[in-house]
Amino acid sequence: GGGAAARDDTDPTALVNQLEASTGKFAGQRRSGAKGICAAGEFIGSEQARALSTASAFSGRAVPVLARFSVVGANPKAPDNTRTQRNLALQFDLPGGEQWQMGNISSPVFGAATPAQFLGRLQSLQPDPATGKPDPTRVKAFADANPEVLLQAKYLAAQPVPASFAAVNYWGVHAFGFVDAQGRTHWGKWLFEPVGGTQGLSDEEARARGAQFLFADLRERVRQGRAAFDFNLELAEAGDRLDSPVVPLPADRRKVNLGRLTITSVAADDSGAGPCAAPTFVPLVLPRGVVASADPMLAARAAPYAISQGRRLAEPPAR
Ligand code: HEM
Repeated sequence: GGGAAARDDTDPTALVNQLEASTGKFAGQRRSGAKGICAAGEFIGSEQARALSTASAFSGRAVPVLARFSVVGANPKAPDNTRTQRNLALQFDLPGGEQWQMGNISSPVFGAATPAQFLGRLQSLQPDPATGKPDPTRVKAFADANPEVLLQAKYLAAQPVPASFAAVNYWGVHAFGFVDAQGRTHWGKWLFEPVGGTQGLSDEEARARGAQFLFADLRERVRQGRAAFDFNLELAEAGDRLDSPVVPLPADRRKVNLGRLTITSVAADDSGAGPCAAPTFVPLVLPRGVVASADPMLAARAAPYAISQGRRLAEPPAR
């Protein structure tokens, strides 16, 4: 079941230090998801959502949403044409100043089951100073002892390169509880599915598109009114795991549409400047009517994000 978010004693500063050591450090940039573009949109909640949760996001009236689309990693110039993770971070600005933040990824599972395992995985991936590359023996030894860390990489390797930020599924990965007007909690895992369907590139197309096409593509799709997502919830059943970011719900669970997110504008410049630059999107900023599960990975996200935010805001901007 759910309950208060679980604790894990992995030091959040050690996690951020290790992200820097293993994936790179770029002044003024997020320590993960550095290459991003800010967008805005609106969300309209569904009647089914109102039956599951009292959250005002589901009132049926349009709610303004801040959206940040990004490519995994610390490098603000990460290539768009490889089979890596894309991200969709959202902030719903609800009546009365309430906010709902989340950071969704283009994979149903994360790359580690617990913060301690994530730290170990990152350590195993730290480049060897002699070669500038991770030591394959060390990488293999950790993965052999912790096979969960390969699940996400296996998923992504089996998918095509996404043709667009607006043509790939984004999963919340953690379970959340939806609390209805009678006080009952309905547990599930959510995903955002593009209204026009997913679209991938062949290897040849990916080469031809080059390393920097996602920002321009998003602007074009928004101009054409083709950037919208259905916010869907897969409902858990008794006995389903609700505390793991590497165990999706069984494939046959009932899926409920919670509403539709439409992206209506995109930042005009590629620098990452704008309303998404300063904030960090923490999936524990929840509205009344939605509660966190006991997934230890969920609780562990808040502190490292704040540390990353503090470091990047204090650094001189890259010129
Ligand atoms: C303990 C585990 C984790 C650590 C240490 C970690 C670390 C970070 C850091 C440092 C950032 C940049 C924050 C900022 O500067 O604003 C970030 C961003 C992000 N992370 Fe994680 N993360 C963890 C787990 C996860 C998981 C499980 C997911 C999967 C849903 C995830 C998805 C994202 C997304 C989508 C962003 C981009 C947010 C944005 O656009 O601002 N992270 N992460």
